[in-house]
Amino acid sequence: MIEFEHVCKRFGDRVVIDDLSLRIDDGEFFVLVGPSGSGKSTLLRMVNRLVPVDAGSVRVGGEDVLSLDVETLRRGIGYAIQSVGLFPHRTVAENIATVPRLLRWPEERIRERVDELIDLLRLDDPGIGARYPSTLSGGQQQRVGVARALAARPRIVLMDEPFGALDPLTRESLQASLKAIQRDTGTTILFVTHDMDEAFGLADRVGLMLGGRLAQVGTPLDLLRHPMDERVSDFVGGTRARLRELAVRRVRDSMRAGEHADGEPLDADATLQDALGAMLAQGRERLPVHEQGRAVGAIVLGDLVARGA
Ligand SMILES: Nc1ncnc2c1ncn2[C@@H]1O[C@H](COP(=O)(O)OP(=O)(O)OP(=O)(O)O)[C@@H](O)[C@H]1O
Repeated sequence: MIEFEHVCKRFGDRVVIDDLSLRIDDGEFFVLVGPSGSGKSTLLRMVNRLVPVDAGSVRVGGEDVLSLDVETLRRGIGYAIQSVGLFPHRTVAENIATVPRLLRWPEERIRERVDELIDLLRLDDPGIGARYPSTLSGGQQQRVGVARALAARPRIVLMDEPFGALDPLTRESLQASLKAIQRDTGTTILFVTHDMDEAFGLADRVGLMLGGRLAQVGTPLDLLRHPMDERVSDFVGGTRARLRELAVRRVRDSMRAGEHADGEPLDADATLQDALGAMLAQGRERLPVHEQGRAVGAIVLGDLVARGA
């Protein structure tokens, strides 16, 4: 659990975090989103004490971060950033092993963990562990950055625009890997981005930051359907909000259970955006829905349209 209680931060005369309180639950994927300069990175960096608070408190697992030894605190929290920060003179495997080594894990356990992460993050070029960061593509470097952040199985991971510099396809693939890992491990993730689609695709809850305050906190659907004010609805995309909603909602929740359809089946976990794409590609207005290989119903174009999507 991460708790911010009445935290404030100024740089010179400028108030960057303005009396902000927020609680992030264990196992939650929480995304801070907002325009450049709204204070997202500053808030995230208060958790591992890269930025000291001026007032208020930040607690991790119930303990005030100021009461903990700073090195111990940082070793216990994974941290990944856009510029990656891989050590250039260390191999991929050595980079990933950084924190387990600091924690003096036995060599055997470190090797197993490195192999597991190389697998999990689909760093599947043969022999990639022995290569140096400069020989990797940007996407591979980001994957190594994420692997390094997760290596010692921290309960909390902080991620600051970790996929910022990637092309859309690589980015989507990394988002999917991260989401799957987070679901499997129950890691608490605090993730910063200024990309609304990334935020909505990843988050259990989103916190929209404007001018050092949280303008609204809620699930992606809360923000899309019930924006608290005009600033929020402007930011979440006005008319594009309806399209975004398709990317957030799942086939499972809109299908007609038990009904039949012909065509390439869709997975019940696919998004409505995937469903729309598949309908257009196959030229069909209804498609079968499968769950674990079994037909469970049908999804119908008219239903998506009728919902105003
Ligand atoms: N060390 C610092 N000294 C002075 N001003 C700072 C410092 N760190 C951040 N700021 C200022 O605080 C404000 C908030 O910065 P912050 O990086 O938290 O915003 P952000 O929402 O993460 O933006 P971005 O998406 O551009 O990274 C900005 O105006 C920034 O210039």
